[in-house]
Amino acid sequence: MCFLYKTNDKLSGNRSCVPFFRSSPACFSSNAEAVSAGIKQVLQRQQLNSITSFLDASTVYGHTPYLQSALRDLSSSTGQLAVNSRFTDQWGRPYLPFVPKTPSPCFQDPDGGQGERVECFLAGDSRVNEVLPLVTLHTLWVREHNRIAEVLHDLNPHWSSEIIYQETRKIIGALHQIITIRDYVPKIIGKEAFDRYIGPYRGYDPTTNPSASNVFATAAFRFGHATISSVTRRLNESFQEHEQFSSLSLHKTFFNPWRLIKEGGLGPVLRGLLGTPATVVTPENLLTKELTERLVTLNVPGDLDLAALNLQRGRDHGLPGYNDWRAFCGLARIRTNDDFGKVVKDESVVGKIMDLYKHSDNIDVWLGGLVEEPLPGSRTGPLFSCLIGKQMGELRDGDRFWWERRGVFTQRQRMELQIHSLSRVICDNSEVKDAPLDAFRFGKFPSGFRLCDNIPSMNLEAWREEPIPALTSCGSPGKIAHGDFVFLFTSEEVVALYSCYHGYILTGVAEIVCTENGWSGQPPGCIDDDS
Ligand code: HEM
Repeated sequence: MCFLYKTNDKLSGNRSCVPFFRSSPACFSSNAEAVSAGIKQVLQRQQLNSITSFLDASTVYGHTPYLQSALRDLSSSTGQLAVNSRFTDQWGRPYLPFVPKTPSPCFQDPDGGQGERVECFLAGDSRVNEVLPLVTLHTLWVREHNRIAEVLHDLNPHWSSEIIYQETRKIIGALHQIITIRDYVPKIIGKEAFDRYIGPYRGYDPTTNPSASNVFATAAFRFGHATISSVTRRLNESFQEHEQFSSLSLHKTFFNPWRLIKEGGLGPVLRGLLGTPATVVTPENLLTKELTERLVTLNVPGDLDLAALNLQRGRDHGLPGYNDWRAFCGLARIRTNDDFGKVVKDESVVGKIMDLYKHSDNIDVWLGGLVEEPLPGSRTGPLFSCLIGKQMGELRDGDRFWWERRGVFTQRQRMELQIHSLSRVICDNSEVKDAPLDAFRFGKFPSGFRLCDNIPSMNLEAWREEPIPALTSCGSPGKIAHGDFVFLFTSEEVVALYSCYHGYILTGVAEIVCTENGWSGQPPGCIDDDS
């Protein structure tokens, strides 16, 4: 489908309109009344969450069994994630693996010869290649997984590869939760909104719906598009412009994974992120032209306009307007220019929007929310603070595996996890030697930075497991091809529970028990699903 909009911009490729793919509707969308009345037909077009909404690091591990397997190094005995088999950085640190289907659509180095292709990277989230800083962060987390997995293996030599993978994944998931809720969200919505909508953790609430709401994904959290700088800075060890790899206009970093491999690795980009203050946003100047005139996605040829996509997506999803969402959050409806002027501190923008939409009820929620004056100490106005705050609270309270929930980690492990930070992850997995204590708070180099040696780190000793006495007599259960085991403990016995990797079926008995005479049976086998 193509949508038309009035524009002063020249559309690339002599196009008269911008292509737009509608979001898939959910089957049997209907409202609650219709369901209780037994009416099954589609009464309202609704969308599904197509990937998990939980803050569970599925961006690292994938959200399907197939992708999860593809991202693992299944031959590793230490629970490692797969890494690139062709390239490492100059210190031998790994990069993400390439996508299996090649040649892939990512852009290539114009000066590179044939045979030097750098394909799109494969990660737990399909958007990984969109911009260079995103590829950089994905790479960091795969390295962090592999680093932690090695330490856990050393601490617990009796653990199978599967146990190490799952335990490490649990730690990485917890770090994503901590970094998001403790370090990022309060700076986005401000302390007051954080206390009001999120507050201290009170335990798992099974009545909370933890899916991502339509308005959050389609409007409120897209506030982030106004935080993107037109330039991706690349800095040297003194946090000055890099002599060899200069800063890049944003559009030059879209789907260009080769730049990471051939242009200095993670360091210059990470230093650019740490050493540059966030973009100033004003109602007059919301999104950089790099996003409204030069945006590239792989499924549509030509340049796109992210602001237009966001507005059209809101209409595609049938989102109620700005005023309805203000009412939802208990905020006054906007009726006049004066009302609007109380929340948007730019008269000319107020006038333009009111002229364009003719009636305040027509204002698109993404635009209305974005132009509101930010609350003190935040990056969002009252409406987006409310919508983001409520959503983040629900993601936390409706998560059975939230890191703070009793029984998920031991108390000592929880204490250790809290010591860790994004800055520590950067220090442990890249050549960056200095970082601010809080990676989300801008500090000028060198005064606002610390040497990595002085940035606290969690102690993984908290994950050391005392040797299991029963296992001394039984020894380790046998390894199997295409599968692995985990231990189950009851008060009386130790059980090795086997399972097969995705695409394989188990033959034989899944559980063997450690008895006085050794393991109760032979481990099972795993045969190819297709055979
Ligand atoms: C250079 C950086 C970025 C680029 C190029 C980018 C690009 C895009 C594109 C092309 C879409 C799909 C638009 C559509 O067809 O509806 C999208 C969706 C979205 N973006 Fe961004 N984005 C960037 C950064 C961010 C940031 C920093 C945030 C939030 C902090 C964010 C939040 C979102 C959200 C919530 C969606 C909707 C996801 C969904 O429901 O599927 N984006 N972005």
